[in-house]
Amino acid sequence: MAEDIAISVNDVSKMYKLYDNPMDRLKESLGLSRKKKYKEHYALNHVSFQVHKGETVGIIGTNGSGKSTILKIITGVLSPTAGEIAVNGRISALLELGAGFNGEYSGLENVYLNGSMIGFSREEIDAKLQSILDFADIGDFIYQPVKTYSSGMFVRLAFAVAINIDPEILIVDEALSVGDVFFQAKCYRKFEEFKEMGKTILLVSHDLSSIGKYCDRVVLLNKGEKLAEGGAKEMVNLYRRVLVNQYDDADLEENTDDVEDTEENQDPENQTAGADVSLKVHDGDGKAMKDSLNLNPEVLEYGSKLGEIVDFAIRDDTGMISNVIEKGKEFSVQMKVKFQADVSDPIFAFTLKDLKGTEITGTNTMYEHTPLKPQKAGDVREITFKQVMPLEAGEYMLCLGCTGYKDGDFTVFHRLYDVCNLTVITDKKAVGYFDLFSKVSVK
Ligand SMILES: Nc1ncnc2c1ncn2[C@@H]1O[C@H](COP(=O)(O)OP(=O)(O)OP(=O)(O)O)[C@@H](O)[C@H]1O
Repeated sequence: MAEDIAISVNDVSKMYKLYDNPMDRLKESLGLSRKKKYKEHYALNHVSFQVHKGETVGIIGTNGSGKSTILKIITGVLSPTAGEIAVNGRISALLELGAGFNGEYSGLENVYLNGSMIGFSREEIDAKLQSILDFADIGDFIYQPVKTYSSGMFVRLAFAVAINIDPEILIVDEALSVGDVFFQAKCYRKFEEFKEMGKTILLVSHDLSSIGKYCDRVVLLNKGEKLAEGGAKEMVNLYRRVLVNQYDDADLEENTDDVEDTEENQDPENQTAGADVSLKVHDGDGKAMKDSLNLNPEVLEYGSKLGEIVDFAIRDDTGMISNVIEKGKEFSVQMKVKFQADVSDPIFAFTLKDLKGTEITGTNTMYEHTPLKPQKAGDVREITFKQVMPLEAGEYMLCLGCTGYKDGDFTVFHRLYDVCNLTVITDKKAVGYFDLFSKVSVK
C-alpha cells in the first residue's frame, strides 16, 4: 500500500445468510441438512475506496446501505466475505453505542479496559486519564457501572476515550447524534483540531450539514454498492436525488423529471419584495408532492380544516423537491390548500424552527402584502413562497398554517407543526444562526 494511504478497501463484499427459521441455521451448523436453507444477503457488494492520510472522508447512504458494515470491517469487528482491507496507522473507533464497553464495569474501569485493548500500558493510560475525564465531563458517574449510563453519558465517555488515546485514524459511526448540542460542538471542535494535526478521519453520518462542513471527500453507498465518490457537495446532491427517488437508484439519471417549473407557477400580479409569494388556482391532481419529502410521522396538526393543507413541498433552486437546501441559494415552500367552506381573507404561513422548538423565521401572505380574495367551498389554491436561504447549516423543522375569517371570526383552518425537517448545508461558514452574506473589501 502506498505510503500516503491510511485505509484501503479493495473489492470488499459482506454476505449474510438469512434463514427463514432458527432451526434451519442449527441443522446446517450441525451438518444435518444437505440442502441450502438460507438466502444470501449482500450487505456490501464489491466496494472499493481509499482514504489518504490526513483526509476527512464521509460515508453517506440510506438506512441499510452498508455504512456500519464497512466501518466494522475496517476496524476488524467483522471480517469480509471477500475482498481485502489494509490499514496504515493506529485506529480509534467510535462505533455503535456500547461497542467495546462492558456494562458491568464502571466508566473508569472501562477506560483502562479500552486503553489496554488498543495496546496502552496502565501507566500510559494514567497519563491520559485526566484529559479523558475532563472531556467526558460526567462527574461521579465515572465510578458507576456503565449499564446505568444514559446514551448521552455513554457517548461522552466513549468519545473522550476515542480521541484522547492519540489515534492516527479516527473512525466515528453516527455516535455524535446522541450527545447534547454542546457536547456535539465540542466534538466537532476536536475534529477540526484533528484535521489540523493531519490525522485521518472516517465519518458516517446522516447529518448532511456536518458532512458538507467537515469532509474533504465522500463515499456514497446505496444498497451495499458504492454509487459514487467525490467532493462533499457533489455527493450530498447526488444523495438527495437518491432520496427524492424514494431510494430507487434506477431513476438516478431522471432526477429532474418530476420538477415543476416554479416560474410558471407564479402570478406576477401577486409578487412582492422579500419572500416572493405566488398564488395559483390548482389545476388537477397528480402525485402528491409531499411524498417526495422525508416527513415527520408524528406531525402535530390542528384546526377546523375549513381550509385544509392537502399537499406541500420544499423545492431547491433547481425546482427539485428536497428536504436539503443549500445556504445562499433560492428555495421555495409550497402548499396546496382545499377549502371546505366559503371563507374570507385566508392567510397562508410557514415558519422554520430549530430542533429546540424556537421559531427562527417565518412569514405569511399578510406580512408579504399578498391578500387573497374570499374563497368558495371546493376551491383549491397553491401558494408558493420563494426566497433565499440565509440560515446557517443545521437541522430545522417546517411548520405550515392556513388561517382566516369565517362568519367574521378569526379561525385557524389548519396548522401542521414540524411537518418535515429542512436540512441546510453549506461549505461556507458563518457565526451564529444566519449569514449576513457580507461583501468584504480591503483598502
Ligand atoms: N447480523 C446481520 N445479519 C443479517 N443482515 C445484517 C446483519 N447486520 C446488518 N445486516 C444487513 O446488512 C445491510 C447493511 O447494514 P448496515 O447496518 O451496514 O447499514 P447502514 O448503512 O449502517 O444502516 P443505518 O443507516 O440504518 O445504520 C442491511 O440490509 C442490514 O439489514
